[in-house]
Amino acid sequence: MSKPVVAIVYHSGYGHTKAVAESVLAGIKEVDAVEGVLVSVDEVDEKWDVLDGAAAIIFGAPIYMGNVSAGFQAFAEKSSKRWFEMKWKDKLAAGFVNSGAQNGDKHQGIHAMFGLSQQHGMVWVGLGLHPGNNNSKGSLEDLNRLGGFAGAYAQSNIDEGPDVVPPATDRRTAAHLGRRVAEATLRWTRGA
Ligand SMILES: Cc1cc2nc3c(=O)[nH]c(=O)nc-3n(C[C@H](O)[C@H](O)[C@H](O)COP(=O)(O)O)c2cc1C
Repeated sequence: MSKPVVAIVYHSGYGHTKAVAESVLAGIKEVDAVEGVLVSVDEVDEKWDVLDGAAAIIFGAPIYMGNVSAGFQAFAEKSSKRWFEMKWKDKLAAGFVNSGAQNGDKHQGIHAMFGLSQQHGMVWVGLGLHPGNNNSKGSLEDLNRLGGFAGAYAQSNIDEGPDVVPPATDRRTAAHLGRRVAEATLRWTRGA
């Protein structure tokens, strides 16, 4: 039997969010019984079948002007063709966002992804971690240092390239989300 697919569909203008997407994929790959697939919104017109066939879809976007980037939103609007047939109903969904500021209104972006998932009748999976770096013994190295609950947050200094930022701690948090969704997909598809 073929493995259930967890697809990541993301937009990235300058490569930082792509780096986060690759970390999410690495987390998915830690779960052998699931296949992870990366889909850039730039190639989505050739990849709708991958998304339609996936058991779970993880959305990813940079924050531009306080919300998901226009590139991601264009994908969201194109997905309305799926909505007419409720093709994505009961797939698992999750999200990650990346921005220049520590906060940067990341939650606005995650909330947009959550809303998209609910329009499609999908089942949202949150991050499932306590916040890091929220007490006197905390550190910037803590997993979930940015304290997201509804999804994985990453922060990339605006004067550094994707070879440097987001930092390793945010990439580990992103990998956690990928692994969590992969494990949830196994439970969801096997009914355990
Ligand atoms: C047009 C534009 C708008 C942006 N708006 C925000 C913002 O509202 N909040 C923020 O924290 N960062 C903002 N940024 C910074 C990006 O979120 C940040 O540079 C991010 O790492 C870009 O990811 P990418 O390389 O995947 O496109 C903006 C960047 C651009 C280009």
